[in-house]
Amino acid sequence: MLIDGHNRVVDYLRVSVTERCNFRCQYCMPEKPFSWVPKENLLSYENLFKFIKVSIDEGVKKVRITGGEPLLREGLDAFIKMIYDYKNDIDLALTTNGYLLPKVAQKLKDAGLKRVNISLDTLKPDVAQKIAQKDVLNKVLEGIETASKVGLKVKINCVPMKGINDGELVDILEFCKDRGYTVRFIEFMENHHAKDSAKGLNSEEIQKIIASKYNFKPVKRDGSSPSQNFKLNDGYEFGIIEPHKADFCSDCNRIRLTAEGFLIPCLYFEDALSIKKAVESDDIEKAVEILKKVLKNKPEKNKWSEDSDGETSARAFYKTGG
Ligand SMILES: Nc1nc2c(ncn2[C@@H]2O[C@H](COP(=O)(O)OP(=O)(O)OP(=O)(O)O)[C@@H](O)[C@H]2O)c(=O)[nH]1
Ligand SMILES: C[S@@+](CC[C@H](N)C(=O)[O-])C[C@H]1O[C@@H](n2cnc3c(N)ncnc32)[C@H](O)[C@@H]1O
Ligand code: SF4
Ligand code: SF4
Repeated sequence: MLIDGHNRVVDYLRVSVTERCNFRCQYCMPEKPFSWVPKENLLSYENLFKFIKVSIDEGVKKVRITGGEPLLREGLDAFIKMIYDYKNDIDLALTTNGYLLPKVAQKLKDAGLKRVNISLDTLKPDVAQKIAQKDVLNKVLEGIETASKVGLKVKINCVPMKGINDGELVDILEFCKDRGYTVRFIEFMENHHAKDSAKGLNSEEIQKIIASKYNFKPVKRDGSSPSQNFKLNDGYEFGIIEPHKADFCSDCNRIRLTAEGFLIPCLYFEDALSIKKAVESDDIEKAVEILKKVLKNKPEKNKWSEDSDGETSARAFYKTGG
């Protein structure tokens, strides 16, 4: 079992397979052009897998593939199959913007993927264009439908932004409710890479909007997910991810591995240690040593919280994988 320096059990590994992305979401990517890390700096799937195996052996029960946009990296289905074949009862999930899902959803399902969380911030094509800085909505909707059709369990992620999509939260909830997808509204996390004008809604503001049409009650939080869920009278559950809440991090069970091999203890902070050399030289003992060191130094909590004056993080979500 993996335990961090604050006595929290860590059993959830998020693996980013690329920082590259085909979208430029206002809340995630810088506006100005920038260069990507060269492909040769990335860990091969084989080397990422070596670390995933070690983590599973040490107690990880949930592996999520993310990015950048993970579907941009070729051979993802074979990578998923490696993980599935190693331990098929792992909660094996993917987070994606959905744009490329129509082409690959079936292959991913066949490889052993169980669930997919897809970002959908709006149901309006012009707003989607404004957020992602590309005409994306039809492909994303098609991706969501295909994923569901091939039998993947679908959750929708939506980042409510002031003056952008805050008028659509009930519509997005109903879109998901009608189709049996869980929607989670994510509080915008202030970071240096987002567009300066990006302003998010907090959990209370989101709840107030949903309460204009529905009654709901909080559900006891399931420790394996960062989401606080709420139940409508008809039983449908939606979630809010509330990183600004003072106790959000108290049951944090996650660590993150980037495509370049950095092991990141917390989404907020810049600290990281590289496991690249260790896995490339097959030094598994060293990889475990680095993993334990990162866990020992995992911060207690982020600094977005209410009690930290809502500070801004320098860590890029597209590099970390969210
Ligand atoms: N601050 C913070 N935000 C997180 C954390 N985990 C997830 N989030 C936020 O929630 C977003 C959506 O997460 P997903 O990639 O869908 O993964 P998940 O919420 O763990 O998924 P489930 O396993 O389905 O609950 C992330 O991109 C982050 O914005 C976390 O540990 N800390
Ligand atoms: C970094 S993306 C990577 C996976 C994929 N490209 C996608 O968009 O789903 C993962 C998640 O991070 C969320 N995200 C990105 N920047 C964020 C921010 N500043 N605050 C809150 N959530 C953010 C996105 O909405 C998305 O759900
Ligand atoms: S949120 Fe996802 S889709 Fe949007 S820019 Fe970031 S990595 Fe790309
Ligand atoms: S902000 Fe850091 S400590 Fe808090 S839940 Fe996220 S990764 Fe864990």
